[in-house]
Amino acid sequence: MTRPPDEWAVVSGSTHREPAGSGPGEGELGERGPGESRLGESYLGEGGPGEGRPVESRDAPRRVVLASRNDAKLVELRRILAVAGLAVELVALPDGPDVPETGATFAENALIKARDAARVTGLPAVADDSGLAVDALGGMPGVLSARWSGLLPGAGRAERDAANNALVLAQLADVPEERRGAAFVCAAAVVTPDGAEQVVHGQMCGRLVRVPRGDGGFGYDPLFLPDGQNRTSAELSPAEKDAISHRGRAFGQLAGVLRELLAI
Ligand SMILES: O=P(O)(O)OP(=O)(O)OP(=O)(O)OC[C@H]1O[C@@H](n2cnc3c(O)ncnc32)[C@H](O)[C@@H]1O
Ligand SMILES: [Mg+2]
Repeated sequence: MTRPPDEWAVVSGSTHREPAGSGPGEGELGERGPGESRLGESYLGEGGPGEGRPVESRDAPRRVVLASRNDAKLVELRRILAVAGLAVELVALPDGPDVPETGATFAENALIKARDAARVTGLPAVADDSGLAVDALGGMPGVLSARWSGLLPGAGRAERDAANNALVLAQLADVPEERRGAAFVCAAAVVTPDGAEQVVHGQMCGRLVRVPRGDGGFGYDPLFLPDGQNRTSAELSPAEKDAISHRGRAFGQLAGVLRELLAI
């Protein structure tokens, strides 16, 4: 069974505050400055993004930005937060340069994405970094999951997914059933404009099939047979996947974190 990465013991569940923009990786976060905040304008009071004060009605849903370019994640998180009954309006990341995912761990990458989005928008931000850890590949592709085949982000998402899947299947061609274990892993971060940060984790264990099946989900879903299932995660309904998935579990915890950090 794939073990959770070492980072979990250190970061999971930690909450710490630090001045916005002072975190690791700040130098790599693109060219936008605090003055370019857009989405947060109705959220902010007199100060800049670092001094955000809600000016909306207490009853209006609080706006939270999802720091992701993956539309499937936006749909998933909206669904999960709705099930959790959280009164937030989840908005997409505005157009702009992609922040490089240079972290060594899922948690670092999630924080890099969420910090950048909070700084740019002046809104509380959530982000996740997730991937597939394959036992027979020593836990890889891991944080390199999105670009495992070497196709660059310029390539279409479907093209990259297909190339990644083909490469993993080829790498595991001679690996017998009992050593085809894998896990989807997710670190999800919330960062507020005043610098509060928290990271939570989720994982889904299973094994890899030899022939892709199903057209739901995205990424490696057609290859992944979750433990206790006879359908791949691409053959599960969205609600079925949410109930057991790495992101469903992490984002389910994030609902509680948002409630606490945003006092909603
Ligand atoms: O960074 P953002 O913009 O959020 O979107 P992304 O798709 O690049 O997302 P990640 O950086 O978290 O990379 C995750 C990769 O791991 C794989 N992956 C993660 N979660 C998955 C899931 O639920 N099902 C299938 N593959 C998944 C898939 O290949 C993703 O491209
Ligand atoms: Mg990414």
